[in-house]
Amino acid sequence: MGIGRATPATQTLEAAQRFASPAQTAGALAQRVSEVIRYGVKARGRASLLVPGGRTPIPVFERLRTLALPWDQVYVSLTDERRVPEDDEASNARLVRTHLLQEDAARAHFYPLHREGVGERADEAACGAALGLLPRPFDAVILGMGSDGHTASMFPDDPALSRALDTATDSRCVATQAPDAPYARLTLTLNTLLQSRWIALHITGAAKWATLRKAVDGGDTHRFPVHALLNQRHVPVHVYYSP
Ligand SMILES: O=C(O)[C@H](O)[C@@H](O)[C@H](O)[C@H](O)COP(=O)(O)O
Repeated sequence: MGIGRATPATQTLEAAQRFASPAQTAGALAQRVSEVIRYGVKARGRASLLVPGGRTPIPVFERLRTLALPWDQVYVSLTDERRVPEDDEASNARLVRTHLLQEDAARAHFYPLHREGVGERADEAACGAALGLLPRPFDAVILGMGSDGHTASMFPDDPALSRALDTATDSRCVATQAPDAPYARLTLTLNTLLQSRWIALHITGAAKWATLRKAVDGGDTHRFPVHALLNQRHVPVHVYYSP
């Protein structure tokens, strides 16, 4: 770690939990999420879980669904979504239904974010309304990160990024665009993601670690949106990493 004043981001990076393999990371993260959820249900009668899309979380979903949880008291939604029909390969709702909401976990309450066939503003409103149905603060949030430093669907150089990162916004969701992608996205705003009790950032591979270090050392949130997630003191962020 470079010399200089410790920031929340540098402290979070220093506290990262490193595992020997992606499988061990997924197992440890699934176990911890189950504990957070179990505690939330015990304390408040129900618990909410927000999960990302992508490939990295799949082993976490497949492990988590095997753990004994009061799934009918668990409320699940997404940190972001692709604006495609649910039967589209790219849909995160499809990913969650396929890999997480199976077996006993199928009893959980699931709130997709995207409404097909509406414009951006209406879709943002539908996304916000869906999230309004979950217990908040959210009990557990899992986020991934791209090797470009995006998290959720907050992408560098996206014109909508300022809206998503605006600390004064009441919006829960913003329509965004990944570079060179055939579909648009919806992302939870930073403000909404931080209305949580516990956040995990789950990354695998040396390239993503290098990006995370660059994001923390450089401190440029518009170049590395993930920096905004780490450089705050509202919610603890737990980095789960393996090479
Ligand atoms: O909808 C998505 O794609 C995710 O929410 C996104 O933010 C993801 O976490 C990163 O792109 C990493 O994706 P991988 O896990 O596939 O590397």
